Amino acid sequence: MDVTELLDGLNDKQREAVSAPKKNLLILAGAGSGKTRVLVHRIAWLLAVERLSSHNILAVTFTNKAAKEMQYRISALIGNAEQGMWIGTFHGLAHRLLRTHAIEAKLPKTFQVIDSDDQIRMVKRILKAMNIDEKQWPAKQGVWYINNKKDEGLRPSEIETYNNPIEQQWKQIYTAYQESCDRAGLVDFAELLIRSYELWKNNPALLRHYQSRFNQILVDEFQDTNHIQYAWIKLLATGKTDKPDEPTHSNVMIVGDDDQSIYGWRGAQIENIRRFTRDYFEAVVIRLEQNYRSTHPILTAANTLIANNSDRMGKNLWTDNEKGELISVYSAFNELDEARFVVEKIKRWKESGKALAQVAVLYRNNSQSRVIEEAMLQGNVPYRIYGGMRFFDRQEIKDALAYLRLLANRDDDAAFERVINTPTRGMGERTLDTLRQYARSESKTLWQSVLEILENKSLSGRSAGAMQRFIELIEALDKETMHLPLHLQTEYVIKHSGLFEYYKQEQGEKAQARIDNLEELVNAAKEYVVLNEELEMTPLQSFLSHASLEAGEGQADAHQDAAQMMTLHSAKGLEFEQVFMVGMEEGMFPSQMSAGETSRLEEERRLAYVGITRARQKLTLSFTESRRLYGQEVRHRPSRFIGELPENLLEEVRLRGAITTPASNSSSSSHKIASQLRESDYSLGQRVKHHKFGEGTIINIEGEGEHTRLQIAFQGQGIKWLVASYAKLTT
Ligand SMILES: Nc1ncnc2c1ncn2[C@@H]1O[C@H](COP(=O)(O)OP(=O)(O)OP(=O)(O)O)[C@@H](O)[C@H]1O
Ligand SMILES: [Mg+2]
Repeated sequence: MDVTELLDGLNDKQREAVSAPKKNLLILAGAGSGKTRVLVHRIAWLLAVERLSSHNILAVTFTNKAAKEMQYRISALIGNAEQGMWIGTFHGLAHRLLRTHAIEAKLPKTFQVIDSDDQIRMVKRILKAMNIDEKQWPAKQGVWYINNKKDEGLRPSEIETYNNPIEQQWKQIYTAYQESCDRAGLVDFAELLIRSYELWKNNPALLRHYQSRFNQILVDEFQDTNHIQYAWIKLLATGKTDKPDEPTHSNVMIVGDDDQSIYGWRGAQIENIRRFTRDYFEAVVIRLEQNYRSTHPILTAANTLIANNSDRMGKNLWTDNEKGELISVYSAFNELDEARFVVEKIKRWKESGKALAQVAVLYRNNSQSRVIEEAMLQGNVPYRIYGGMRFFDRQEIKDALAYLRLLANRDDDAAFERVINTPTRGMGERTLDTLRQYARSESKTLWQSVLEILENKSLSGRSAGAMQRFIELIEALDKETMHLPLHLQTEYVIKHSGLFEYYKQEQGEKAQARIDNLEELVNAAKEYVVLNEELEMTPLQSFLSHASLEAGEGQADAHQDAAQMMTLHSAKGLEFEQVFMVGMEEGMFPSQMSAGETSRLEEERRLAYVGITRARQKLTLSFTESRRLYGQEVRHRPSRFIGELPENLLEEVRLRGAITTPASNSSSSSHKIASQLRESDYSLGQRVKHHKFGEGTIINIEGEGEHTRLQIAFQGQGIKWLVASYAKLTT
């Protein structure tokens, strides 16, 4: 193969890194400077020039998708040489190791990997067996505790409880959980890593085998490794846990960017980058400074923003891509307006002949996707949610909808199955089986069967009691909410079914995301406008069919060109021609939870840095003046992160006619962008007519010009807030 190709398309520093002699290397560089590219070329170099076999290489990527991408890129460079190479995520590689050496790892050959839902069920069973009150010791918190300890590389026997009774109790639960997993041959995600680490540690011969095999270890996105991942690499590379004072057989190349560390909340340690130069023999640091991804305005914005963080390792980043459009800022009056704006822009992009796949909409929380998804559907823009599920497919949403479905139709067996034990109400599998059998043999629905079984008194007292309570719960939910408007009904059901509490017990960001989603469902119900009135459905029935249709369709199929939607976290490492960052508001981003805590705020800022640096050509930021949160309108200020960007790089944009006002001309700050005022065409008490809602009277006016929203009392249709510029009102 032609080696020059390998080095073509690399700058001096990149070339230095790719062709460095075999030693420990740290490539420390900002976003878009070609770190991942260097890693790929380095592997190709090792194979082609150093004549290593692909068996000698272990490469760690952050996602499975990134691993595939890397394989593809290496093949493109030097043909199919990647066969036999170990390339994947930490979890994927650890899994492979355990499969290969199950016996040595003291696992049955047939061990099963379990996810967090399975973990919760396991812990619940254990709590019950140990007679521990789940109210006081929520299963989800237990799972969180266990995973945390495993991520720190700690087994129960290594946990120091300092006689703290709470810690002692959790430790006991961890012990029992682990025993139970071991008995059943179950391995959770965190276990994969700690177990394979122990496998090496306890089997020196095996470790030596892998050490002589993996001559070169390469890790991308090193800033987001946690304790056990760091230890895992270290043990493999050096065979030691302390600092080696001599060269080791294996060499490690890590690439990373301390400014892009965004998983601190999950135990990742930025310090791992600093530790690397201390812990590895004669580690050499190479810095890359030229950015090849973004235009000058985008890069300058990113650099300026991140300069607000303290204690950075310090990097320069420049581009010779001097030209470039300004960063657009759109001040929406609410989240619907924002979604419509984004979709409108994406349509124009498509109309100009560009690929939708090159557009990404990034948001802080998964729950923000719903409004944008609906606008995409309405605008006929195919979209794909990357690394996550569509709103109506999410577990907690399906749970809540299942309750609503039971209210609408008691005979909905699928809904019944979904919620009969969610949240858990002591209904045993045996009882449920009896119920299912009865239903089958009598050709009845589950609901009917319960009623009959209760009537026959053919169940044991405890199971019968649990069934009875479930029936009563559903009847009560129905009775209490029958006359409520849809969104209040939804809210009531979420709260009083126990779902809200159930998900609230879970710890950390995932729990928060579920709670946010449930609250977002209330918003969805509130905004829902009943269509197809002629079908004579109740609003609930109509809403439910809307939800299920939307869950089934909408998202583009695998090969269709589609706009990308994802959280800022999932966008790491990726790049797009055009990027929209939505919901740039205080309390959304930076999130409420990070307020007042410097380290968390700085992590949020790094997340903003990651978001901004995904864009190649065009970046658009948007914020809403008011957003419906938890069913209520909440007024929001623009994110401080917008305020931290250089004003001369921002331009305010409007949707209609795309009039642009460079912010630099009017010397307006982001706050002024939010309150650009114009006069209103409407007055209080004015009579207006809407094509759908008919005649009404304006009872409230907010905002000005483009942003004017009107509260109108429609005859027989209730009171609604409408966007003046979209409402197509006639007078
Ligand atoms: N020397 C170069 N010449 C031309 N393009 C380059 C060069 N180096 C990198 N690129 C391009 O720049 C973009 C960013 O590269 P890459 O994704 O490797 O950066 P990165 O440092 O890994 O970014 P991130 O920190 O976001 O993961 C890619 O499109 C890549 O192909
Ligand atoms: Mg990268």
